[in-house]
Amino acid sequence: MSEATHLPPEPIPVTLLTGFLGAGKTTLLNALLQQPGMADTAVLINEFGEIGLDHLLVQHFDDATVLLASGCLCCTIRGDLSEGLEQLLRRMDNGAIPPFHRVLIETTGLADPAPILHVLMMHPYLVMRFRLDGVVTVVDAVNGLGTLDAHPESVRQAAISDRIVLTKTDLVDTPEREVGLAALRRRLARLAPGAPVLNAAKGEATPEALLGAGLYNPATKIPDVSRWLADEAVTAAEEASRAHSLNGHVHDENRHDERIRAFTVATDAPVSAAAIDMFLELVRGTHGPKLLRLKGIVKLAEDPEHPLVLHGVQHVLHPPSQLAAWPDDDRRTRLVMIVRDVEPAVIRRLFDAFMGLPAIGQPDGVAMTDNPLAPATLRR
Ligand SMILES: Nc1nc2c(ncn2[C@@H]2O[C@H](COP(=O)(O)OP(=O)(O)OP(=O)(O)O)[C@@H](O)[C@H]2O)c(=O)[nH]1
Repeated sequence: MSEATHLPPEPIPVTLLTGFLGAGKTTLLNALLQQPGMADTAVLINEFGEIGLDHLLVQHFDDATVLLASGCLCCTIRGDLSEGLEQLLRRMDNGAIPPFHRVLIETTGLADPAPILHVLMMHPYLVMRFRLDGVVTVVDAVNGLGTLDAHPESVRQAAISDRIVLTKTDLVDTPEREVGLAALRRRLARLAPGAPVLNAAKGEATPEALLGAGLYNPATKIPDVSRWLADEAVTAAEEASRAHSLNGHVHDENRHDERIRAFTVATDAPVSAAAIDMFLELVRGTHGPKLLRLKGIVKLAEDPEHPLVLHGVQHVLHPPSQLAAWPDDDRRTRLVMIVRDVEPAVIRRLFDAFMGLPAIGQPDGVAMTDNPLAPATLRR
């Protein structure tokens, strides 16, 4: 055997793609994976929700894609992430997938990146096979400033970044939004002074600009980042000792905001475009900024073979797109919603009413929309 075969393999660079709910992470991931030179990339997607949809919306979904479908915002990520990375290595080492030379990890929009970085920088075995190359944080030009004010996770996501990708600048079309964007840029410059801000709409978010940031170095970030990572080491050690004594997973009650809930509504029956439209308008009108994220796939009564994909991000409802075919065997309409301070049962009842699903004591959708006494927003 030659001497070279005894050398340990070069650690594989890992880029963390983070950013708040709906900022545009999956869109960026899809765009990156289509670039030449990105074919040998393995992907890990961390989804939150009872029924994930992201894996259906990622175009490059194959055996080199691992879904970390945790039912929890971020506290299970540590175990799931190391298992996901080990699974990829096993698949590669036993020839089930071709060798990959890069890993992209898409976090959930609510992820605190510190535990993820902790795994990538401190795991006793994984650090020999993987190296953290950098953190790319996606920031939405319309919602970004309000999100930084309201959600501490998004502050951490920005502060920890090596590169920032600014999305949705094409939607900055009013003087108010322009002022907001200028303030957002100033805020990002303070939070992540070393991170270049790349404009996705101008085609600046290329693999060359985003990947290969070099070894992750918390010392180049604002002082808070080193503290968060240090806190994380303590939490990890505590969790490990509790898990040992409990012989299993430990749910960290303190890590995420209990006011935030994710849930799914689903129906087998085809849904008319008008019903889905009115349901969305009503949910948006009633719950406004409390509706942090909505993602959906809809079986349209008018065109059931071509599912409609819906994206809502806070008060912005993006134009829906239609898929050429159903991405898998599940052909139900499914809406995943992430809300803050809203009782999911309230939205579930509304959905059932609009979709004509029977529920005791609930008016049905037709009765509500046809009724001249119903509120104007509900009437046809
Ligand atoms: N106009 C515009 N829309 C964008 C841009 N980037 C993303 N979007 C839209 O924003 C919506 C959300 O994008 P996603 O890529 O799903 O966002 P995400 O960050 O992966 O969402 P989560 O996984 O739920 O956190 C979709 O409708 C995208 O088409 C952009 O630069 N301009």
